[in-house]
Amino acid sequence: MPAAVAEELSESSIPVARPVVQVDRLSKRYGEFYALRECTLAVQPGDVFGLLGPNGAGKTTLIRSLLGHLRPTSGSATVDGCDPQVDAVALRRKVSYLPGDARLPRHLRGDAVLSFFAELHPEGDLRRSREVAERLELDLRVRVAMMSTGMRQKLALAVVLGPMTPLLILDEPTANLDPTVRAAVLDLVMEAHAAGRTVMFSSHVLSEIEDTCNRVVFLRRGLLVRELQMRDLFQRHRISAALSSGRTVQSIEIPEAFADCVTVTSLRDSKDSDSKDSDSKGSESEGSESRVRIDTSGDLSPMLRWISELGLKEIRIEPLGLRAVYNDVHRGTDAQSEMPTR
Ligand SMILES: Nc1ncnc2c1ncn2[C@@H]1O[C@H](COP(=O)(O)OP(=O)(O)OP(=O)(O)O)[C@@H](O)[C@H]1O
Repeated sequence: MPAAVAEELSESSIPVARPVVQVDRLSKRYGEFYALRECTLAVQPGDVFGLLGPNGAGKTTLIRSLLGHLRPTSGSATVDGCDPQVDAVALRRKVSYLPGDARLPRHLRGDAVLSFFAELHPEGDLRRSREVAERLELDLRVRVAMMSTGMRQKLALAVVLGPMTPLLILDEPTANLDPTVRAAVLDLVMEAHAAGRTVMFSSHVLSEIEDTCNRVVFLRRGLLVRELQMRDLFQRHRISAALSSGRTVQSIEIPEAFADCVTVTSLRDSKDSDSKDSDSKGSESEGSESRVRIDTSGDLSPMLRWISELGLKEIRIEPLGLRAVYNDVHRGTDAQSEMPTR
């Protein structure tokens, strides 16, 4: 079939939604320093999209570039089809944004702050903002200057969660909140998702990202080093075990069928395996017990027979959560680390 016909067919028969956020090779440089380098990503309608990365990784730089608050050095970004550098006014109708360092007028009481921002935002909704404040158990009679850090964060959330914009961008929404309020904020995020809105948020709390996001990207030193669908993460497992006497890690053969989804690592000591792993098979030190770590991706069930025949004992199987991926990315040992984005 000629490519043009195939393209026309696919366009007419399978509706492809336009990404809400499209970022192409976006860079932001300060002098010689890249806060963001060649970042490419797409956020699809209805995504709850997580941004992860250590301090200074470039998360806020990315977010602020999407909002037109920063002018990128190169590359491009669109938000619901708008160029943030050109269509700043149109963009305000589409996005509600919680900055990481939200500044609120200190002389006003909570309720006056909500009224002020509800009037300011084209989609502002005072009733909804008050509802959010009530759910977060915030006393709106208190002046901002007299509020605790957590109270100010709740107020900022009530401001931002008022407008029913199609896109919600939250920079560390749960910072400074106690566990109960954190859970309430995540509920609000999931309600936004259920209402068909798209959410992008950054957090340092991995469990929050695991619980709410369907997709996550990892930034490190300005580079987007990893992109993950959460459903794939839930299909990743780590098996830690001791080898029966006479067995060695070198003797473990990975069957052809699992070659792309299994990695085997030799561990030197059973007690602190993660910090003492070696890079490859082998190198067990003399006198220590031979231990092995097997990381798998994809459905574990067809691999179980092979694993059962490896002569392993003291087997522990755990889901390979974001923590493990984060550690790998942070250490730069992740296979995809330091690769330019797509
Ligand atoms: N105006 C600026 N001039 C020079 N460097 C800057 C400027 N703004 C940010 N940076 C640098 O850019 C890098 C990325 O900063 P950014 O705020 O995007 O990180 P982040 O991932 O949001 O970090 P955090 O988790 O700490 O909030 C940091 O090294 C920061 O020091």
